[in-house]
This record gives sequence, C-alpha cells and structure tokens, in this order.
Amino acid sequence: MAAQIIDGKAFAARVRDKVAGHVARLVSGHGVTPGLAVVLVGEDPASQVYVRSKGRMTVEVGMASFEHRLAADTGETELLDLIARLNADPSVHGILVQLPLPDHLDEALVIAAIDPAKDVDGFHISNVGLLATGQKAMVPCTPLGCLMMLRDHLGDLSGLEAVVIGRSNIVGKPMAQLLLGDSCTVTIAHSRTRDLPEVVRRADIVVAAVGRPGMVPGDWIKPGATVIDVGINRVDAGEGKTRLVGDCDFDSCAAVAGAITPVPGGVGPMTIACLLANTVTACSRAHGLPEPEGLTA
Ligand SMILES: Nc1nc(=O)c2c([nH]1)NC[C@@H]1CN(c3ccc(C(=O)N[C@@H](CCC(=O)O)C(=O)O)cc3)C=[N+]21
Repeated sequence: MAAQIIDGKAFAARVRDKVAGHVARLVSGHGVTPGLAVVLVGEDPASQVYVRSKGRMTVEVGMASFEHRLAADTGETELLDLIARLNADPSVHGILVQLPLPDHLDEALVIAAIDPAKDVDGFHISNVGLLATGQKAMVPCTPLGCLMMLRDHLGDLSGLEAVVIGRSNIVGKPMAQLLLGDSCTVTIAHSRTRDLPEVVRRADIVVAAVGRPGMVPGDWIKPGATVIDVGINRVDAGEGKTRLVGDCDFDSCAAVAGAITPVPGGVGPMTIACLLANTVTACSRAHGLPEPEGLTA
C-alpha cells in the first residue's frame, strides 16, 4: 500500500486539545465558559448515540453541554420557541439541531431561526453567504475538518486541482468554497457529471462526499493525489453484522494515492472536533475576544 493514512482520530484529538487550551484561557482569563446546546427531535438510536458522544466530548474540553431531547411528534412552534430561548440565553454560544428532522418539520425554517452567530453547523443562509463571499463566517464542521487535514498534509494548497464529488449544502458546496478560498482550482462533480473518472483523474485533491459505498475506485485516482473520504456508509458484513465503509474503495485507492483518510477514523472524528472548535470560536466572537488560532478557516 503506497498511500500515507491520514489519522483523523489522532488529528481530532489534537484539535480537541487546542480547543481545551482556549476554553481554559476563556474560563480563567475572562470568566467565560463556552456552552453548546444540542437539540435532538425523535428517538433515532443512531442519533442518540451520536448526540451522547458530542455531549461527552463537549464536557471533556471544559465547555458546558446542554442537551434538549424532544418527542418525535414535537410541533414546529414548540421547536421554534426552544430555539428562540437558546438564541437569547447568554450561556449558550453554539446551537446544533440534529438533522435530519422528522418529516413534519421544515428544516430550512428551523435553521433560519437559529442566530447566525450561534450557528455552529454553519448552515444558516447568512453563514453560507458569508463563506461564499470570503467573509468571516461559521463554517460547516465536516468541510472545515477536511480543510484542516489537507492543510496539515499538503501545506499551501494554492494552484492545486481539487475535485469535490457531491454537491450537498452540508459538505460539497461549502468544501468547494473553502478550497477556492485556499486558491485551489475547484471542480464540483455530481451524478450528472460527464466522464466522472476522467474528471477525478485530474485532481491533486479528491474529496468524495456522495454517500455511495466504494463508488470511487483506485483507477480514478491520479498517482500521489490526496484523497479525503467523507462517506460514512453502513454496509452488510455478513453473519448479521455491519461495518462502516467510505465512498472510496479503500484498498485500490490507497494503492495509488499519496495519502488517504480511512473510514472509520478519518473525517468523522474531525467533524465532532470542529463542532467544538466552532463553539469556542463563536464564544470568543460573542465576547469580542481573540479567536483561537488554527481552529478557523
Ligand atoms: N446538525 C447536524 N450536524 C451534524 O454534524 C450532523 C447531523 N446534524 N446529523 C448527523 C450527522 C452525522 N455526523 C457524524 C459525525 C461524526 C461521525 C463519526 O465520528 N464517525 C466515526 C464512526 C462512528 C461509528 O463507529 O459509528 C468515524 O467515522 O470514525 C459520524 C457522523 C454528524 N452529523
């Protein structure tokens, strides 16, 4: 196997250490404790596990964690009322509403109700527009984590050819904006792209964010390219078991790439670390204090 494995789990632990350091300075120097509120509507078991681990890591870095679990049949008004209270609460610096929401709730409406300064997911239109115009924004956690790993591995990204596969609002589009911000030549590819293999073969940087297990084979990868695999797909592993795989066919891609992120242990842990980073950034901005270094775009 030729590629270097980019250890997202270890990288995320270093990011959380940096966050913890900044939190400690906010607490001891300014008497301010950053707080993150997570809102979960419904009882989806995977979401519950995930929300619990976010809460644990929030507390581990010294921040306050506020969890709000609402019944699956919670009405829109009740959810919007909660968001209004969290917006007004000075001990809450970050608000995350776990997605997807049950079908009867309008995600766009709910996201629009979050104070953009507390929108640690970076999903509010105002943050989307700020990012797109190169202004200071809250940046979506998954693309931010990918950018941190790319900068760490490659240094200056300027002039590199980057191909982002997937055009979601949560990953593909903001990832492309961040790469553009770092002066890459950026292509966003998607299901209608003509000759996807040929497009991907141009890339020095490949970010796969589609949600289709193993769809990128090694023969699409330019030798030496850096491959960031955002996909987290649960697939059947036989004998009633499941396992997680990415959007890239790991073994064949790792044989050609210069570096690659594994699944699990790649982008996923960085997403949570960046959520904590965004919360400490939001808290610093709210108090007019210097932002943490190396934790923003
Ligand atoms: N408002 C909102 N913001 C989110 O950021 C958000 C969300 N809603 N809804 C759900 C998805 C999913 N997501 C993951 C983050 C980390 C891992 C992660 O750390 N995965 C581990 C594996 C964990 C396992 O073993 O299951 C890994 O890749 O190594 C997974 C999934 C954030 N999401």
